[in-house]
Amino acid sequence: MKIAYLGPEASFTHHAVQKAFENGQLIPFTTIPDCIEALTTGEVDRTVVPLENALEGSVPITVDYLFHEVDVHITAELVSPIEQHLMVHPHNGNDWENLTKIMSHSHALAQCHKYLYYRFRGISLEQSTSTSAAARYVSEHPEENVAAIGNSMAAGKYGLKMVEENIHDFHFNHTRFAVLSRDKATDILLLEETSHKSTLMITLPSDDRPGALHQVLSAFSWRQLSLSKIESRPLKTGLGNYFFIIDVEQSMDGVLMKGAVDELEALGCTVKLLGSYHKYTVPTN
Ligand SMILES: O=C(O)C(=O)C[C@]1(C(=O)O)C=C[C@@H](O)C=C1
Repeated sequence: MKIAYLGPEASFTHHAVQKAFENGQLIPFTTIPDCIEALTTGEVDRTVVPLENALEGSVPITVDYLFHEVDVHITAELVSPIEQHLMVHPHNGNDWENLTKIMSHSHALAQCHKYLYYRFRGISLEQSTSTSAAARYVSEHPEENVAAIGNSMAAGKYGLKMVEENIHDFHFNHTRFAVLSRDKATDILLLEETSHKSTLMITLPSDDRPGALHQVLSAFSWRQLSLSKIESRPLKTGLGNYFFIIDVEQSMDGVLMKGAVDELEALGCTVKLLGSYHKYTVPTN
């Protein structure tokens, strides 16, 4: 099976995908849209992209692509612990604190915001397409006194020296990754499974009546269907227009879930089922 992931090698996504698909042919792509497009064109069978981080929230480009741009399905969720480290070229190892810039993925920079603010205030921060892309850049530019933020796998892969470890601002740092497929499917993986979930993307009726969101939530609550997430994202049709992403701790097989979706549609909502899938824990090493 060919599996696209946000590369280059040694990104957090690479770590998760390696653990989940030991025998897959793993193919790195530069950006999240590139990964998703490789799936829709048939170049790969699965794509693994970051969906949400415990400190920074959703990865907007992933969520928006799934709603606005493509018709693909989540087949599994991978939850991985995230440890961010500051790394430099070994060439600059003794003089590393005179940094000119620090590079990383926007989500990684945000996860270390307080650290960067208090430790390196005024130093330029530069976004890269992934944490491993930042590490690779540092390895290719020994003449620049620049640091990357990323994982220990990237430090090993690109021969960098980790100078400060665990620099993320809050201890409980995890990221959810979505495994995507063109077809509706549920992937069974050789990892610890923690629960079954279904993700729905819901648009409210166009008449914008008061209490519409309350009615949506009621369809789940009186059936005692437990929600693990609700988030609004712009519909991109005007200020104040949103769609809602709702995660339910249930598979779609049950009669209650089918009843809830039927009720939402009867209320005039548009419901897109993004997937009904298992949630797996990715080990650190
Ligand atoms: O840059 C990486 O290494 C990624 O896999 C992307 C990503 C993200 O988009 O959230 C994944 C996990 C971490 O939260 C930081 C960055």
